[in-house]
Amino acid sequence: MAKRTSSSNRPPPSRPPSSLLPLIGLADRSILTRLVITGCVAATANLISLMSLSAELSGWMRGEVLDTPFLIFCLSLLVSYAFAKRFVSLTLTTAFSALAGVRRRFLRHVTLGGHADILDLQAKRSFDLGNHHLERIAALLPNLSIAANMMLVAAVAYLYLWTLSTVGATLLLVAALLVGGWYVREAQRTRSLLGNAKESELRMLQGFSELVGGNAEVKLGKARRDELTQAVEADVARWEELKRRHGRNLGELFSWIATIIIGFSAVFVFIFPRMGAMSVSELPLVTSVILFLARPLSKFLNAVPDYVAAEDAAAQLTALLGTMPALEYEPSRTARAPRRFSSIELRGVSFAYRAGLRPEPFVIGPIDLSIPAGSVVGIVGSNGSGKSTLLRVIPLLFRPDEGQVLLDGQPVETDRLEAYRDLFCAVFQDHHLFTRLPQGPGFDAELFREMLAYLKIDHLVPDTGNGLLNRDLSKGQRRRVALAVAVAEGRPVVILDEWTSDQDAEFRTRFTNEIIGKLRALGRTVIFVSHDGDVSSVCDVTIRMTNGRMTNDRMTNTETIDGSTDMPAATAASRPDMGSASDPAMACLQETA
Ligand SMILES: Nc1ncnc2c1ncn2[C@@H]1O[C@H](COP(=O)(O)OP(=O)(O)OP(=O)(O)O)[C@@H](O)[C@H]1O
Repeated sequence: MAKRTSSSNRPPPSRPPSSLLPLIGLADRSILTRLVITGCVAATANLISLMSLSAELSGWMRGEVLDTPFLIFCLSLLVSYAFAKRFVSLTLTTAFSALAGVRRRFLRHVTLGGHADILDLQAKRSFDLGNHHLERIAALLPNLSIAANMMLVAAVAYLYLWTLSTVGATLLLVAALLVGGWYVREAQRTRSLLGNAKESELRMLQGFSELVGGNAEVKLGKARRDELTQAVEADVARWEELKRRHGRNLGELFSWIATIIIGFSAVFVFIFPRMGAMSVSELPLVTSVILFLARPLSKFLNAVPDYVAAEDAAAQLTALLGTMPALEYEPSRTARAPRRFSSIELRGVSFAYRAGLRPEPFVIGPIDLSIPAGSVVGIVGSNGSGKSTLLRVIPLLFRPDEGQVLLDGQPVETDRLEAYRDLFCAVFQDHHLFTRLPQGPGFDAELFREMLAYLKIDHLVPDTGNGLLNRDLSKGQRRRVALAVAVAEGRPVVILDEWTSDQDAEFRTRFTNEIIGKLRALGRTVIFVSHDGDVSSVCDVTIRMTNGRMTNDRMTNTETIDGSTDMPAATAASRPDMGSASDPAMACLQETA
């Protein structure tokens, strides 16, 4: 049986120089190609307009009047305008295509990642965080795409400057690297303030959710209220301070930009001619190129803090993607759940959680169990004995570390996993009631309404005509609706985990006296966990779990639920008087709608 794998076990990857650029690699290839071509055309047009400008200037300096450069200048300016516009919009399209790629990855991991890993990961929080980082990058993109265009213009102007004054261009490069390095470091330092503010913000949000989630307890207990309130207040103050320092640093950085650019021009005009690094005749040309460079350079420098912020968000996003659960299988378009089966069998199955905060991980098994189609299997045992865990192992939501699960005698390997799981529907303890009813043909709307009436909840769940479900219900009522949905989905095996735990006395009694019989009559195999007294009278197989082990195979009507019989793990057998799905009558019963 496949071992649980999780990318969280892998060693952390070494941090690449940029996290943003590899993300861009997720963008649609054709958009990327168009972006590169558009960028090249815009850059060439920019270069031509700059060269024609310089040619005209040189002409004037020589006392000549040249007509052609102006025409070329106008044309190239027009082309560069059109392509720069396109370049900016394509940069945005590329970036959003990449972000959509990340979202699709998240979707694949949440639907195809291992269930146990998703629970470990507290996936909802991870996906919320992922979306938060995506939104941060998306908000910075317009500024960054304009800066990318400006970088293109600056690169072209710089190349041209190189042809005019190699020494000047080299010195400019050295100065730009030094000042740029300092500037990026400062921007990163400013940025780290934001990172720390984010940490405070997340803690603060956690505090708020504790205050809301435990509102009743907090209102009743002053000590706990004070403790939580003080913690949130401390984080609010820290967040405020860090944001203030970030704003101040950002102001300082921006004021440096203007100074740096003017400083560059001054070096060319005041210093280079004196050093003999440039002739006076070259000065007007070089100065004109520097002035041409000034705007894109200032735009670019302005965007550096945004770039650093986007890099940070991309790094966190990449780290998050690295912790996503490994995909269990590739979904099949053709695989269909078997419409009938004879038996499900667990052979020597064991499963271990990760230890987490426990000194030792909790293990269930080894378990040998046979579940004939159409049978009713009851699982009993004390709190924490592994009943709910077993309920998730049987449908292979938790994949065993050892042993095998067999369907009709055949081991369920990864290629049949999707179809096998489709045999089951479940109302777990922490079940989720979806906002909409299933819309596919497999859902029997008539049976759904019939079940609602049978469970005396139909008056609260009106047929809205658009599949929307009223979920403003009590816990017990929600469980009844969840059971009606599960039954109407028509899957052959129904799993119920302490379904009666929130039910009133009437429904607790009806569960064992009637509801299980009704499910059996509908041809369903029922596997349920219960704490409700002796359930063996309605079960073909009753399993007792004790500290992760199956301790006896069948309870008699005289045994009590909390009896301490501690027999070795055994193979549970179906009741001999009970028909098995291997006989034709039973198999017919198993056929699902
Ligand atoms: N996500 C998890 N990670 C690690 N250990 C877990 C996890 N969930 C449950 N456990 C551990 O597994 C053991 C069995 O839990 P399980 O929910 O299967 O018990 P149970 O028999 O259904 O209990 P109850 O009757 O209280 O519902 C518990 O001791 C618990 O500490």
